[in-house]
Amino acid sequence: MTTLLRRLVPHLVPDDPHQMLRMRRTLMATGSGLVLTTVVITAMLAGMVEMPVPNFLLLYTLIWLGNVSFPLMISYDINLLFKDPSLTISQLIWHTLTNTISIYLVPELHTVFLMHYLLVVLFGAFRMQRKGFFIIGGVIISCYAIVMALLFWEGRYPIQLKQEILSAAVFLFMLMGVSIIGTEISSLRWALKRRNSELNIVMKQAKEQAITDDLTGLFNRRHLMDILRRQQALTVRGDYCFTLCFVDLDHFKQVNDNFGHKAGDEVLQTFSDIARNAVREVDFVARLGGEEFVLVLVRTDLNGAYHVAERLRKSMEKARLDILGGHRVTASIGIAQYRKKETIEETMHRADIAVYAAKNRGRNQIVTEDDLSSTILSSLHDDADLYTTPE
Ligand SMILES: Nc1nc2c(ncn2[C@@H]2O[C@H](COP(=O)(O)OP(=O)(O)OP(=O)(O)O)[C@@H](O)[C@H]2O)c(=O)[nH]1
Repeated sequence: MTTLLRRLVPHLVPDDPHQMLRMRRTLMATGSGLVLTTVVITAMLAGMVEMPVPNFLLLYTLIWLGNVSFPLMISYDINLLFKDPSLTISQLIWHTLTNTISIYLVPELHTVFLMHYLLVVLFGAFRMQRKGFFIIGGVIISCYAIVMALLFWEGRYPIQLKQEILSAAVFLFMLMGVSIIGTEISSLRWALKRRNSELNIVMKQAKEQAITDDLTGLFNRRHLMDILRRQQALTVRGDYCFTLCFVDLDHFKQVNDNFGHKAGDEVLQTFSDIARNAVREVDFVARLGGEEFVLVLVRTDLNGAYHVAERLRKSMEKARLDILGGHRVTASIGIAQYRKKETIEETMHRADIAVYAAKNRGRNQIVTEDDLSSTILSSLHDDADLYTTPE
């Protein structure tokens, strides 16, 4: 139906799926209004309507101005200004009134129009709750009673009381039945909607948990590898670069030994906050495990990365940690830039060697891959005790 609508009235079809749904329902109601009008016009042509033609035309022009105002309001998003953007109650009352007018114009067909009232109520199942069904049921019964009283008063329709009471009772019974079914459908819809939003929240949480480290909230190792693969693809495709900063906190074992594991955890969290603040929004910070972290700096070369790393190193050096009685924890950092055609593991390995060198040179410092002489590189290359831990 959506595709058909897009083809027939493209400017009327909203892009937002919620608005599209409201539009579809409203057009269904407008369609049933069209059937009603056709019945009344046919009756008019058959000489069953006593109203003069100009009055009839004026009346139906007004009715159709009302009928088309609902889809137009949705099309121009005016419905969003209301508490119920589906305009359910107002549409139901409007269609109840037009149906009542039809009874007034063609009383001989009032049983047909009574059925149409039921359709109106069923339309409410899309949105209404129990209270809404009471309201609309009350409006329908009042409208029907008023129009029948009016017809009786004007003597335009020979009302046979017993027959009318019986058919009104049957109608009331059917109205109650339809309202109950409508309420059931409606509550099922609400329950489904609630379930869906709960499910969405849980799925979002699960997704987040799968990519983040519990203690620090940084990305975990698995997600880091996904990030790096995406960065690699971007670099291979064109004018793009990225650089890795491997960070290892210095003498972290002593923190745990002297102040306890809980204090160690707090230091890791403090470092994570500092690292998050040291990088731009487009960059990534991940925890490899233990006290090892990785910064992925996008569109950044070795020089740029050095500045970020220095900012991070200084911030950590300055941070006085209350939990350690004001003691400081410093960081050693190794930097390597991704080179086209190499594997991610090769870049990580060079960054790893650079951290190792930073540790060897006395800690609390930064070593880039350019600082490493080829001899150091080759001698360290085979060293088994490197900082990356296998997955
Ligand atoms: N509190 C805490 N400690 C951790 C966690 N993960 C790893 N560690 C500890 O981190 C310490 C790492 O120690 P080492 O690898 O010897 O390194 P270091 O003491 O930092 O020494 P250098 O790296 O050489 O400066 C170990 O004591 C681990 O138990 C964690 O999640 N929380």
